Amino acid sequence: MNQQPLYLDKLTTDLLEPVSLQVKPGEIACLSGPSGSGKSRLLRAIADLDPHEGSVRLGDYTQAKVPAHHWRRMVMLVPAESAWWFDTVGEHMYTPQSATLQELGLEPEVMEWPVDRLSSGEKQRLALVRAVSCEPAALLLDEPTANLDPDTTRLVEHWLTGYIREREIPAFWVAHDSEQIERVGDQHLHIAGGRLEGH
Ligand SMILES: Nc1ncnc2c1ncn2[C@@H]1O[C@H](COP(=O)(O)OP(=O)(O)OP(=O)(O)O)[C@@H](O)[C@H]1O
Repeated sequence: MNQQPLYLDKLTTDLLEPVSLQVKPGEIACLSGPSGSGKSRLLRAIADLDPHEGSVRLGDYTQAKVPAHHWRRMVMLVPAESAWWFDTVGEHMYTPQSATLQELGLEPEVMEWPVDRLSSGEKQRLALVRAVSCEPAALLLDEPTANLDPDTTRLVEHWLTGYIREREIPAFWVAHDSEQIERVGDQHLHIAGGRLEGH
């Protein structure tokens, strides 16, 4: 399932002119642009959560031909604000993730914690842990370090870049910080005036 490129072919949302590009396995495409320019909605279209035109493919799989719930598990969106629906953290995980927790600076007991005690930074890291517990074949990361202090930001950057490159999965990473884009991005795409341009 891994090692497959993600292709956008004339993908069009109501905010963006058609976008055609490829993100290779193990590659991170950073996406920047002003607030409200449509970054999150582009990710939601790729995840088949928002209406769009054009096509999205992951290797030989075409979004339009894959049931939406399967597609969203393969092409996993991690939104900036994560939603939690069970009482405890551990109930949301598909596979045990103790090594990942440690690498992200979280103690194993966090699995027993009620969701409503989590800080925003804990929630953000645990949303990443939950996403990888599904073993996705592509990641769509919407400002994955927005709620984190500088040290934890570096920790998450290190872990995420390692995960994406080792597993050889394509990833989009929405970021506002040009230094972060420099550190983690293999390509940099910027939205301006309704167009997505390479930088
Ligand atoms: N379901 C929706 N229907 C119509 N418009 C929407 C919907 N969701 C968001 N919008 C609008 O679409 C525009 C783009 O939103 P989006 O969340 O993609 O911006 P963004 O580039 O990710 O911004 P930010 O950097 O602030 O997160 C905004 O003006 C927003 O109000």
